[in-house]
Amino acid sequence: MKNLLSLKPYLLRYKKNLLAGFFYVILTNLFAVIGPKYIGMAIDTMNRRFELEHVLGDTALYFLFALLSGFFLFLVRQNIIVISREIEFDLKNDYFNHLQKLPRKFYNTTSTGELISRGTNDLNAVREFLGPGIMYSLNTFFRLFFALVAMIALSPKLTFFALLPAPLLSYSVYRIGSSMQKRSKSIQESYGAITNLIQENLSGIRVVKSYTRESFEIERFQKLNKEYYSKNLSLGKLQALFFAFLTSLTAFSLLPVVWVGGVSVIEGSMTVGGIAQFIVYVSMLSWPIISIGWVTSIVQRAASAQVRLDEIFSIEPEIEENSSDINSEEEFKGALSFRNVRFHYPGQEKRPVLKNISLDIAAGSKVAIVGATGSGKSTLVNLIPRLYEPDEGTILLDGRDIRTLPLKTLRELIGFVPQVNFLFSDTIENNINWGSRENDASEVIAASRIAMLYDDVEEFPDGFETMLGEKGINLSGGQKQRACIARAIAWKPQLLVLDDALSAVDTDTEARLFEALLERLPDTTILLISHRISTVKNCDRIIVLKDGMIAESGTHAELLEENHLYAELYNQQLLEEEILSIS
Ligand SMILES: Nc1ncnc2c1ncn2[C@@H]1O[C@H](COP(=O)(O)OP(=O)(O)OP(=O)(O)O)[C@@H](O)[C@H]1O
Repeated sequence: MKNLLSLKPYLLRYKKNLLAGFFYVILTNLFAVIGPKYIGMAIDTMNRRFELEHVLGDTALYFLFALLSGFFLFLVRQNIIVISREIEFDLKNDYFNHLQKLPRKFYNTTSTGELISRGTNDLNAVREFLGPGIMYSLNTFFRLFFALVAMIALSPKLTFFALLPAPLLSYSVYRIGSSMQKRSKSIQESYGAITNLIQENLSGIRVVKSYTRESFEIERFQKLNKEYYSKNLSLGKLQALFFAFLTSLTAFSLLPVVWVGGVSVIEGSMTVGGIAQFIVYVSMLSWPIISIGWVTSIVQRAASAQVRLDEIFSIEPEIEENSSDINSEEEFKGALSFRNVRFHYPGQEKRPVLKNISLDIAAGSKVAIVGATGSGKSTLVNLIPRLYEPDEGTILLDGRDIRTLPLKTLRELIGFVPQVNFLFSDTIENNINWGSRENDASEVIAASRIAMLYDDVEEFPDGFETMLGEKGINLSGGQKQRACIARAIAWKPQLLVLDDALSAVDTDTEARLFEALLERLPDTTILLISHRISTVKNCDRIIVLKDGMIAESGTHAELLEENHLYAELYNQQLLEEEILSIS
């Protein structure tokens, strides 16, 4: 229960509605309990002598109180259920905002499915507590209170007999409710597994088809679907039993009332109208008593869901937002320096990926980073927008330690095209314009021309309005890469980082595109990771990484003269080209 305390700030935000809801719960129950008094009075009047005006008067009063009770119940729902939706809205926003700020290393260890499940199922469990949970708790309390006062006033003895089955009723609902909860949870898990399978299959449909694994995948799906179906069936059976059981138990609780009450009427200690009024109270109590068990399971479920949500909320954004003395007019030119940078991935202290990296890149210069696979090239460029933090050393932008810059300012200066690119299910234009919506169509066209995407898009029937499928599935690999480069160019960065961003285009196009970048972005510092000498040879400087250290650095000509790693790579690619041209 104390886990739910973290919801206090949210509830306090809506304290006015909560107080109003509380007040209306009292009124709805008060009027609900006053009404049956007039049923008793009408029956007693009829029993004595039939006076139509009295009967009609009592019936009208009963109707009036029922109407008042219904009206305030409406107001209760208007306040409490609406608050639960408002808090759900706030929580969802906070959850998504928090996810956006979590460090990249967090996503290395947490699956997307897990985060989606917390943001949907768990959040829904919390909402059920905030709405129906709170509402039925208050309702149960006041309904019990007022009805019991009225029942004791009529007959304390009969009240005792009427309440005899109550603990059994509540406990049974709690037990069956918990069992239903377990089954529902298991259904949710199955549902998650099915969703995951569908999502993975559709994303990887090309691989499935090319390996002709359709039947294999259909079998896997059918197995999961069967499991889901059986679990649903078993829950359905339990539900059927549950409702039949409830109806019988509720009827059972009327037995002692009719028996003991009947005897009281015969003995003359109670009137027939009194018994009738009492029976109405007993039926009024059955739902609140049932709901004690139900509310308990809602609270339990919400408490464990809140723990799961708090686990995520308690993860601090790794990089503190820095609100330093940054001057909004300050101009950055894009000079970059690494000073003795060392880095290891979490949990791999003894295996640094970068060691003693010191490097100066002048503003506007074009620098290539080459090296064998796994030598640390991507890791090095990931440190620039602070996707990871170095263990030792400093990275400076225009002479300023990047840790002293607000993260937003730093990232706004960088156009980053990662190795694994990503496009949204939106138009090509919106994808290129994604971060900088104020760009007009002409700038999108200009960026796509530099990225050599323009001619391809012009051939599509809808041009830049072409809708992309999930992750840009309706584009070729090379088109996707060029669209991502166009997006980075449209961002108008001071520093453009291309991490093997052209691996899917042919050698000639890569070289031409890079030439276009050199020509059209003379003032932008460009950091280019590539395996192709034909592209990197035009850079102002080439850095060769080996086992996380800078092994060589210089121009194409200088490195060829050194006749070491770079020269080896060059000769190897030259040979490959010759073989290709002969064959
Ligand atoms: N998220 C990660 N967690 C742990 N280790 C990682 C992670 N990413 C990369 N590594 C490891 O860090 C080393 C350097 O990887 P990196 O991706 O920087 O190499 P790279 O030079 O860019 O390689 P490639 O040319 O294949 O892209 C590799 O040994 C890799 O296994």
